[in-house]
Amino acid sequence: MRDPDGLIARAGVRGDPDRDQHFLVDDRVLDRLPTYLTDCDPARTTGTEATTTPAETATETETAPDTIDTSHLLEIGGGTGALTDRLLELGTETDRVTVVERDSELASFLRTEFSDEIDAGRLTVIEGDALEVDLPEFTASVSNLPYGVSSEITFRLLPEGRPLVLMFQQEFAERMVAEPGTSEYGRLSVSTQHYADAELVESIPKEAFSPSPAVQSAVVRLCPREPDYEVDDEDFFLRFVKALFTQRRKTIRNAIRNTAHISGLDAPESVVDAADEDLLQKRADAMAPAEFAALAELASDVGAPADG
Ligand SMILES: C[S@@+](CC[C@H](N)C(=O)[O-])C[C@H]1O[C@@H](n2cnc3c(N)ncnc32)[C@H](O)[C@@H]1O
Repeated sequence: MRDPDGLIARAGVRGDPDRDQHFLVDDRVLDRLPTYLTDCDPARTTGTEATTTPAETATETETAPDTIDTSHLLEIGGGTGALTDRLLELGTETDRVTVVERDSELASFLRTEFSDEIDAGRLTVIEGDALEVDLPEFTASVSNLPYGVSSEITFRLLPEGRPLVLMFQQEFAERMVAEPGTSEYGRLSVSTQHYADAELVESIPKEAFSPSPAVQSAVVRLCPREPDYEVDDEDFFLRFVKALFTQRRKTIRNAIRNTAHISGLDAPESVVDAADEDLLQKRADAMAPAEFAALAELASDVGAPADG
């Protein structure tokens, strides 16, 4: 196993906080991160490209894998490679890792440091912005994300339906996993939990990083699954939730009326007329995801939402 301080020394860099560079230097944290993947239920994590036919579904329970598929791990923000090294160790000889790194100096170091693994076809280094490059078809991701774009990256990964273990700023992590009725609960909680069961598995002190970030960090495990409600138009559902949370102190009745410019509803008054009075008196932060979904379905039917 490569020593994280040794990697930083060989790379000859100091992490630049202005470029979201906080390298993990605590071996115990690095060792634990990949292990969090294993608690996702493999039978529920088939990914978006799964092509199960109805006939195959009948035998799904017999063929469901009993371990998480680590055959192609994705890491966003490779840095000096301390986590990359752990991910390579996790897999078998035939398993692969792809790492995306925007900083050209760091990408170049990764290509030199891991040249044996690259030659063996076990590691691919993609130099570029994780928000722009084409991502491979990965089976799971473990990443210590660049905090400045952690939200955008997460919502690029979540729709892929793969298990994710991701590091965030503590406060952001708490909002992702929050339950209705708490002050942390909001648009981020509903959008995250639309795609996955989200659990904050560990808080990480600043000292685990070099240089230390300004605030504490936290690891979130995201196990993909279908939500326990149905929405016909996912884009509208997410836009509607976003709109209603811009008025989280108002009743849902007023929030529907006041945010049509965000939700795209042509006829917000028709939605108010058709919705259940109990729901209309609630505030967004008391609404469970399934209640948002039911309201979004109703709004789709009677409120004439515009596309996009
Ligand atoms: C928090 S550091 C993690 C580094 C390493 N994985 C570790 O744990 O020590 C985030 C890394 O993401 C890189 N980065 C920042 N913005 C990025 C982006 N938009 N796309 C890809 N990588 C990015 C930074 O250069 C940095 O190496």
